[in-house]
Amino acid sequence: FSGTCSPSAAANVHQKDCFRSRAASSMAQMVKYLGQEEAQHIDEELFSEYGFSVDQLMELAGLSCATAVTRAYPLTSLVKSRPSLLVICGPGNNGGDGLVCARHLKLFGYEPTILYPKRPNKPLFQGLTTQCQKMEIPFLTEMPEAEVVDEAYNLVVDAIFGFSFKGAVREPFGSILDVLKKTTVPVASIDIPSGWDVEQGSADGLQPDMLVSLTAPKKSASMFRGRYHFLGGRFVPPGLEKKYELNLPQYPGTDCVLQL
Ligand SMILES: NC(=O)C1=CN([C@@H]2O[C@H](COP(=O)(O)OP(=O)(O)OC[C@H]3O[C@@H](n4cnc5c(N)ncnc54)[C@H](OP(=O)(O)O)[C@@H]3O)[C@@H](O)[C@H]2O)[C@@H](O)CC1
Ligand SMILES: [K+]
Repeated sequence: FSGTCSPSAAANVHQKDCFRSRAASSMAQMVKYLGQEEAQHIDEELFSEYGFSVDQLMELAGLSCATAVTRAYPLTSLVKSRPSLLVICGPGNNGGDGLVCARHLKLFGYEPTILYPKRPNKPLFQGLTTQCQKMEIPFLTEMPEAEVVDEAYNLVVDAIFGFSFKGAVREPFGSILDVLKKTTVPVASIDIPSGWDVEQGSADGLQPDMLVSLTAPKKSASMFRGRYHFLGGRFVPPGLEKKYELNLPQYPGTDCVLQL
């Protein structure tokens, strides 16, 4: 990969992004890092008080994640001959974001493959799965070995757990995360690096190369050591931002992501 800030192809565009991200970094210091309960309250309020539906926000969240992938890992930077990606989806809304993200990545010219081992019996997730199948995105039936992942894919998108994760990881996700910790291919985590405590992080857990924080970073994001931290989910109404004192930085122009 050529990093976003390296003097590589398309250097002008990337350099502009770099300066912008430095400016954003100083602004980002003021962004509020949310605790688990606070993140859940904001989520509930978006639906109950502000009248959003889950699929609306999931679409915007997943689109943000796909856009962030294109910024950090543009098609021209991929080292394998095919622009292959593995998207691993968990049993909750984080997994739904992953399905949306995969669909947009396919539209952006990548070749995603999905692993979705625990599928909720709800129309929302069934619809998102059908949409991916109709887009000819292949679904795996089991997690490949670490060497196979490294061989076959340029990037793994981690959409296993988000801000509702709690306690010790249950199967089949424990084994999947064990494989992911052995891979060398970069991992891009949606909202939380999966398996991390939402507030405390995890010293011996997954170490993703990219994190896309949705709405606002969660407290564990201060432990993120990867190269790319993006803010996404540009859907927060000003009244809600004010109430929770989120201090969100201004997204550039019409962009749906901002590099922190
Ligand atoms: N406002 C926003 O920013 C928006 C956020 N959005 C997204 O939603 C995400 C939050 O989604 P969420 O609340 O559905 O929960 P999530 O984290 O996916 O996981 C819950 C699932 O995991 C399971 N599970 C839990 N612990 C476990 C364990 N130890 N081991 C194994 N399993 C465990 C749990 O199972 P259960 O406990 O119910 O059996 C349940 O099935 C958020 O991070 C963001 O990505 C957008 O879509 C829309 C707007
Ligand atoms: K995740």
